Amino acid sequence: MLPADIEPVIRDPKATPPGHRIDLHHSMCFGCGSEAPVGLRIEVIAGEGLTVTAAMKVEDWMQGGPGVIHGGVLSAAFDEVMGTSPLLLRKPVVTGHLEIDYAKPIPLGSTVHFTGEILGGVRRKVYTRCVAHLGDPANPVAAAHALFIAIDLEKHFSGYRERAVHSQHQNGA
Ligand SMILES: CCCCCCCC/C=C\CCCCCCCC(=O)SCCNC(=O)CCNC(=O)[C@H](O)C(C)(C)COP(=O)(O)OP(=O)(O)OC[C@H]1O[C@@H](n2cnc3c(N)ncnc32)[C@H](O)[C@@H]1OP(=O)(O)O
Repeated sequence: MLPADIEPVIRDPKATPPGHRIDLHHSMCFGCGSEAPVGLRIEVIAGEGLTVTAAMKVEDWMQGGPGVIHGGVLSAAFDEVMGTSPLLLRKPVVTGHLEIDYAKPIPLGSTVHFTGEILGGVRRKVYTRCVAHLGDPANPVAAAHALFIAIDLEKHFSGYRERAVHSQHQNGA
């Protein structure tokens, strides 16, 4: 999936420092919003270099097959974790392409730990990958690759904002 012309990218000096939560992009976001009526509420933590981490408790409402997480919920979690990582470059992005390898069933009640990494970029394209495990990094349960495209926030969402759902503490994007 990685193109031959992929180039290294550099963490922005003003990016969230390692160990700190990368700011919510939107309090009503399904993936990270603290005020979304239904959502994953994922907190993405900046790591060293071009890495991020996150954890998600698998709740009963996330069930797909009996006793296990729905694949689409896991996919949304990967999207959120990897999609937040380009903020280390201080680039807002949207997802262009996302692919998941589901290696093992993930039981309800478990906690999924994600480690994401920016692999490089070409023009507006940012390539990322992410691995998920349930507590033992040597025993991954899923992995993902995704391509994100940097956008001009104002332009990208113009024409949609009128329909946006707001909370009392709306904070932007
Ligand atoms: C969910 C809310 C997100 C809010 C984001 C706010 C910012 C906050 C910051 C950070 C948040 C972090 C958290 C987010 C996590 C979740 C992210 C999501 O789930 S986003 C929703 C799903 N994705 C879409 O709705 C995109 C829909 N698609 C589009 O709008 C356009 O297709 C877009 C912007 C992706 C590209 O369109 P063009 O017209 O601007 O640019 P062109 O020229 O087509 O593409 C640019 C380059 O990308 C390649 N490209 C585009 N799509 C590709 C694809 N699917 N596969 C491969 N390459 C692709 C093209 O070939 C081109 O490459 P070459 O530079 O010429 O080499």
